[in-house]
Amino acid sequence: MNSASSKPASIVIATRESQLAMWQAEHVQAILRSRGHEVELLGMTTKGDQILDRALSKVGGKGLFVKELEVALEEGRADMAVHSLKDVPMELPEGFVLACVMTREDPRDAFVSNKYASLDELPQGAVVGTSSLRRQALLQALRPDLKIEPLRGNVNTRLRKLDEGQYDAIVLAAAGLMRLGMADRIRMKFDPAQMLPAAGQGALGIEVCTNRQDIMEALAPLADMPTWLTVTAERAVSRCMGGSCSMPLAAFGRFEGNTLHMDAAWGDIEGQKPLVRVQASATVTDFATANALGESLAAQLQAAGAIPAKVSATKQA
Ligand SMILES: NCc1[nH]cc(CCC(=O)O)c1CC(=O)O
Repeated sequence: MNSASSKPASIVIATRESQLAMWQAEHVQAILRSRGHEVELLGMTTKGDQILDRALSKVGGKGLFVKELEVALEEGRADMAVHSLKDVPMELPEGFVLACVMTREDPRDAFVSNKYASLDELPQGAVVGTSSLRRQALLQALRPDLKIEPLRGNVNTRLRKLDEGQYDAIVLAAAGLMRLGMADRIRMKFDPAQMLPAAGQGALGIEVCTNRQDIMEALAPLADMPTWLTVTAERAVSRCMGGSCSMPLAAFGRFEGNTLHMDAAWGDIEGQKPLVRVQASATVTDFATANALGESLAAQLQAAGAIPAKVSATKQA
């Protein structure tokens, strides 16, 4: 696409058009511009954005938010796609690679309510909005009395539905609210030990075609290695479990020196069985040791009764 220069002339970033996705793409654009690159955005609508009436867990399929962006990369209409890592499938299609993981924003889940300051203050039987099976399972473990109601849409839509009075409280990723300048809506952040975050929550990932060495070089300075290793371990748990938005699954790691401490939790989709929770720590210094730790957590989950989904045998292009 570009001339002999190793520095791409102008970089095009493919992004979803939700306010959060645009913020994230503009964030990457600003950093690349400050490094001397010319950068434009290509806004796109994905299948995940169009399905607003059903829980994603009922739609099925993986990568509902990324497929259209990958097509743009493949066709050369864009050079990179900026994603919330949480929404990126564990196995990318042939020909695509995660070229960069950036510094993580707060990975915790946030409690948002106009009436109550914390989960503990919610009265018996209060209505909490979330369509995430993970949040539902973890909330139900903390407070079996709560009535969990579906809540889809982008961050603004969810807040509007809360403000309209349909829910006593809702649970959202703190990262999304903070990026959109709405940190003041957060009444409390959950202790990760109680509301274990999703693999990759709060981190941005940048996807490119495997043959774009030039773009990978431009992105190298944006990478945050401790975050990248942490989310590699988290995503390994999810990959080994065949995780998707149809599985209540959480995986969260934090470094202490070179030691990565990991927690994972699994619930059955009907919410009948008690949650399975496991922990492990290991010295993690590269992708291999990060993957190995995540894989061992998935094995521990399964030994404790968690049931993996069928992992697709072949990678589809
Ligand atoms: N599934 C939608 C989604 N994807 C990423 C975020 C938040 C930002 C992040 O985790 O980086 C959200 C919204 C939410 O879960 O509240």
